[in-house]
Amino acid sequence: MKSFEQLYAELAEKAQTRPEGSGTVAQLDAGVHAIGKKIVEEAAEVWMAAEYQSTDEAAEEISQLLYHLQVLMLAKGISLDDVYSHL
Ligand SMILES: N=c1c2ncn([C@@H]3O[C@H](COP(=O)(O)OP(=O)(O)OP(=O)(O)O)[C@@H](O)[C@H]3O)c2ncn1[C@@H]1O[C@H](COP(=O)(O)O)[C@@H](O)[C@H]1O
Repeated sequence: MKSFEQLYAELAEKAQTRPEGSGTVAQLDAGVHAIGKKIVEEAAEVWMAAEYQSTDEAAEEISQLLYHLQVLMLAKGISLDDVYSHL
């Protein structure tokens, strides 16, 4: 299990070191447009899971949405504090 902050740190390191086979690196290389489409897709999956699936399935979809939001943050150079300052 990892926290939001731990995932961000892990993804930031992947973006820096670009390890072979990293899905995150592939997403970053695909660019903001592709990442944005993935976010919309995952958001729809969250909505559907919340309405029609179990709590655990909805939680899993939410985790995937959070992951893709973090990938977009990295693609745009947005830090956790940049986001937290608006909460
Ligand atoms: N938490 C995640 C995570 N959540 C979602 N995803 C990606 O988002 C996709 C969402 O899957 P879907 O169910 O929508 O399935 P899909 O539409 O068939 O997926 P794709 O065809 O688009 O890959 C998954 O296939 C993963 O590619 C994630 N990919 C990676 N992580 C974590 O990120 C870290 C770095 O991962 P790598 O960069 O791959 O090493 C690791 O700790 C991973 O656990």
